Amino acid sequence: MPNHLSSSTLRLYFVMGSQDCKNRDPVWVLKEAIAGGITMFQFREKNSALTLSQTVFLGKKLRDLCAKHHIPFIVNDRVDLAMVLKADGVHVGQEDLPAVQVRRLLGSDPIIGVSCKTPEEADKAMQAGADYLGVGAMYSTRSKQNAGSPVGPSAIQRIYHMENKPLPMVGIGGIHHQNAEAVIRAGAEGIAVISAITNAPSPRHAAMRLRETAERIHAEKKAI
Ligand SMILES: Cc1ncc(COP(=O)(O)OP(=O)(O)O)c(N)n1
Ligand SMILES: Cc1ncsc1CCOP(=O)(O)O
Ligand SMILES: [Mg+2]
Repeated sequence: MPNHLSSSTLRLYFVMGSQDCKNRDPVWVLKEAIAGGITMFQFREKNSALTLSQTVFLGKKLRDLCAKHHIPFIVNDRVDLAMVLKADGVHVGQEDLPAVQVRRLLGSDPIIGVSCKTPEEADKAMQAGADYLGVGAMYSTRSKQNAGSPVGPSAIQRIYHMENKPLPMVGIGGIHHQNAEAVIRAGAEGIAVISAITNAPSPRHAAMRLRETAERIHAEKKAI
């Protein structure tokens, strides 16, 4: 599980589980999203109808697809599942296994992402050995139960301007191609999305448009 997380790998982070795909095949959805240009993937099987063995079966297919296209494959919440699936990393939130324990369990190579809302949480994640931060919910979302009130791009700005240089960030929650600009301008390396891709008539075109938007804003920021 090599840890070569460059900032551009965070540009378009697709988060998905079978519960997000309605009547479409998650393997097809991921294939289309990859064709559209996602740069990272998180397997987030949450409140789904799958048994654990079905989760492992699906996870292996999604992992192989990511490996074929050199897309980092991250598992949400579960270190055991990440180990079984030989994932490239794990994403944990403030109510999950603490990042410091995850780092101890996995060793130095795997990618560890931590959800944060404040500079204090961001600082703790950095001390714990995290590699990137997921900040949100940026906007209101239907994809996560109890996501809390949206914190908006200003939460990214606050972390971006903290005293110690922060870890690279993605914004998450209610992001689509029209509000992604504010998230990246606030200091995020990229955007993480579920429904903007899974609910789109064409996940491929949705991913393409999100990627183009993220790259364009970064190019404009660099040119200033
Ligand atoms: C990239 C990214 N950022 C934030 C989250 C949210 O994690 P968490 O707060 O633990 O909530 P769940 O996703 O576990 O419901 C994330 N998954 N990914
Ligand atoms: C997992 C997660 N964490 C904070 S908001 C969220 C859900 C993001 O889904 P969507 O992009 O559909 O709003
Ligand atoms: Mg979690």
